Amino acid sequence: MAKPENDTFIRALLRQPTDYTPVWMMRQAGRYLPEYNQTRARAGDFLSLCKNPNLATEVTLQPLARFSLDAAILFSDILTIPDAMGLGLYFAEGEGPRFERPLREEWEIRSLIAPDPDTHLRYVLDAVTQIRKALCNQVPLIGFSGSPFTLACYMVEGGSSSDFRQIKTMLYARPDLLHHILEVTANAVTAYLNAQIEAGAQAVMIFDSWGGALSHAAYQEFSLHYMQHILAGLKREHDGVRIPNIVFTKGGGLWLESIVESGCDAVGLDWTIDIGEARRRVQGKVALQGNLDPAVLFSSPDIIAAEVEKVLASYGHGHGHVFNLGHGISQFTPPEHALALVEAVHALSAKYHTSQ
Ligand SMILES: Cc1c2[nH]c(c1CCC(=O)O)Cc1[nH]c(c(CCC(=O)O)c1C)Cc1[nH]c(c(CCC(=O)O)c1C)Cc1[nH]c(c(C)c1CCC(=O)O)C2
Repeated sequence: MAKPENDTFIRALLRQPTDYTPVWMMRQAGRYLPEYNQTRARAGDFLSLCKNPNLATEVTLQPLARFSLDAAILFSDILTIPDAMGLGLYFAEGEGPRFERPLREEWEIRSLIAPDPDTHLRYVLDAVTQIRKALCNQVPLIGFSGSPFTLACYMVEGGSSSDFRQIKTMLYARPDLLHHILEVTANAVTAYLNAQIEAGAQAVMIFDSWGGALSHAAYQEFSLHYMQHILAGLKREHDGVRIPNIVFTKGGGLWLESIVESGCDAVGLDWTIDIGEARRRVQGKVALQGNLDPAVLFSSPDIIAAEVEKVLASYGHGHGHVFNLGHGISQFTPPEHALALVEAVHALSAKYHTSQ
């Protein structure tokens, strides 16, 4: 399959030379865009939007029509896997995700089965195929999944949580049960990401949004270990083309060295770590993605450009940097400020890519 006309993002993930620093934004298709809210209203609700490949394609392309982003990301959610496992996902208005049947009883946990993506997650694979067609090879498409630990948080808590009381109780009192959930989920994620790659995803990202809530030892045992297992089973090539992967543990700056050893191509960083320090610590073994504080986008175009420059300067001269926010873009971001970010990255980064 032909490589994208703009393959800057893929090249940066593989630490190859590029003329500038590529940029995309986590949650780039979302509620800060009025056109997203319109499509979502047509779908009825968020989950129906995810499950309709035509509408998922439409919203995936919306931010690309406004900004010259260097990658598209599949419009979906990390919770499609537990939904396909039969937990009954729904979104209560204004309250975030919920499960009708959270995992609590041992028999429920023991009967958990990894869904076959070709049947139970067909709508996601159809969206990937359709988005690739609509992109006409202009920029690469990123596929994604949640990490097993992050998915387990929602599956056990039954929704979002501020203290992770249920899952941490299980972690300390019944680690065997949590390990079972994580093992089944890791197998599900591996099959799901490989199916996305087969359907046309040109890079894949694992979102470990809650790994940072764990203790040092528990992170290695309950989150990183299972991401490592996924990375070992991931297709690294499709049709002769390398498919790079990105691991993003929010709050994972402390564990950078061990994340690097997991076998990933790139590490996503939240805004709490200095990207120059992160670069020194990873010793050229992986690319880095990040890491502007999304709250910077509430300021003004001038301030945004100055903050972009700080991140670029901290990373410094050379390759292997994909610019991104340190977490998803807020729904309260003015779209013109997202535009200012993308333009600033392109305008200010070229000087860091000249041959020295
Ligand atoms: C934890 C998590 C979820 N989903 C996701 C994560 C990991 C990333 C992170 O840490 O934020 C990942 C995700 N969710 C969504 C994407 C789409 C791709 C993209 O543009 O980046 C991606 C990559 C769409 C979405 N997923 C969701 C929305 C908003 C839904 C809406 O339209 O009402 C979008 C655009 C809903 C969602 N989905 C989830 C939550 C907690 C919520 C509610 C959040 C909120 O209300 O702000 C679970």
